Amino acid sequence: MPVTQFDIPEKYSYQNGFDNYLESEAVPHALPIGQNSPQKPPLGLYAEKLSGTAFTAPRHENKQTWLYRILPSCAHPPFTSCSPPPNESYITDENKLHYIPNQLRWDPFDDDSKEKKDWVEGLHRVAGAGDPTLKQGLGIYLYVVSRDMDEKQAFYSADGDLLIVCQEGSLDIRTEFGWILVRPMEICVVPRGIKYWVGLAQGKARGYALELYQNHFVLPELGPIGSNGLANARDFQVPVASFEEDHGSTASDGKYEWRIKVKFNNGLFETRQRHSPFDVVGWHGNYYPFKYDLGRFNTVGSVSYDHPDPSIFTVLSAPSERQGTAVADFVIFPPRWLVGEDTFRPPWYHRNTMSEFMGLIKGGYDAKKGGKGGFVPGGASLHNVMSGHGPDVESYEGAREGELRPQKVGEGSCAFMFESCLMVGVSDWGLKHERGVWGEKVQEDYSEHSWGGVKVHWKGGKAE
Ligand SMILES: O=C(O)Cc1cc(O)ccc1O
Ligand SMILES: [Fe+2]
Repeated sequence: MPVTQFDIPEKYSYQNGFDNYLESEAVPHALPIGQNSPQKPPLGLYAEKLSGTAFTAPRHENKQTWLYRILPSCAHPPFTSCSPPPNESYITDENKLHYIPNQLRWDPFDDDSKEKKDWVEGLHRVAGAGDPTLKQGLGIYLYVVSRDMDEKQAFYSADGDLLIVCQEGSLDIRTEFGWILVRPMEICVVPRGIKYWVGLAQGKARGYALELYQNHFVLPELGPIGSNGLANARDFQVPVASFEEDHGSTASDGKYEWRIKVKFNNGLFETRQRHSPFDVVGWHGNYYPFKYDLGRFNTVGSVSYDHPDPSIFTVLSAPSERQGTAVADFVIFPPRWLVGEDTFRPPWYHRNTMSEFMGLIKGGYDAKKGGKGGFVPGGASLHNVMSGHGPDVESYEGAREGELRPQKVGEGSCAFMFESCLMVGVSDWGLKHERGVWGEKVQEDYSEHSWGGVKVHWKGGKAE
């Protein structure tokens, strides 16, 4: 079911469509007509170009936006490194990733510390691959956020596009392009370089995020499915321009009041400036943040026999240079009818060349037990390149013996997967949380518990 669109404050207004060339004016005539950079842009604004691809990228991939703002982004003193950074996610040398073939599963990530964490502090890298300096790879994050970012603060990542999967609590996100509300069962993508502020729309918030160091998310090809299906383009929502006038504040200590934090090669830097970065009065282009309600996903599946590949559940895909091979696919497992005849209906046992990081937004997952020590909302699992996995013994035996009537699975549930062609390493924090305050979350007995007791059904070559 789609997340209801009623009763939301007017500041959250959206334009619809995926990858459209859009424009938005918070004040009429903020955008120049017929050109991008007139001698004097309208209304005394500065014209600033923000590119998301090389200038010369092919037309169908080219991404850029023209921003018309009160002051240009460059007006700030040099950045300085934040030391110590607010958490270990931002340390590059000390925070090496561990590449291990074990199946891993984590209990729900909770932060019981008394200290409240804002977005920048609450974002923890659990896994990753590649290198932002080479624009190759990805980072996988868990966040638990318990307070708004301070006023007059903004954050951006130079490392990549951030896909946010909201699991609990809603995020009130102010971007240079306008406001976005992201609620549980909704996702949001904030592309590389775009400045934003994150507040809490209610209580604390928890979720997952994937940072894409290369390329951008696209909708998957539909092939024989036809021209509609899966995530439909018109259901993606893009904010409308919204700005504030704040271009001259100085803090009492004589320093400029606005703090801009940047994640740059996984390090954290800060500068202070006198003007609000949220001063964009109008913009036009195809490089912008957007959101999507996972409840609008149009799920397809087998209506005859056998369990199809999970690629039919792909919401967004970030292709690599190799056709059909994604640096990151974002895949969901929504409620759906299973009707397969003579079919083992849950996922089959498998070993994949792709790595699979999974999380659970709500409910349960048909191949894994819930409850304590199981796969539960807010928890996660990682099945790395060629690491065998599949239904746990209980789910297997149940599905093997179950009556094959039409059955709705996943009612009230939504699991998801970040699938990547890259081998994924796990951070120290992800493995041990040594420096963290969240305690040990790795389930030591995951594999034994799930598959230690798989039964022999072989009857010495005799049919059952
Ligand atoms: O491992 C998993 O649970 C994810 C998954 C689901 C599925 O339906 C088929 C393959 C697959 O990797
Ligand atoms: Fe899998």
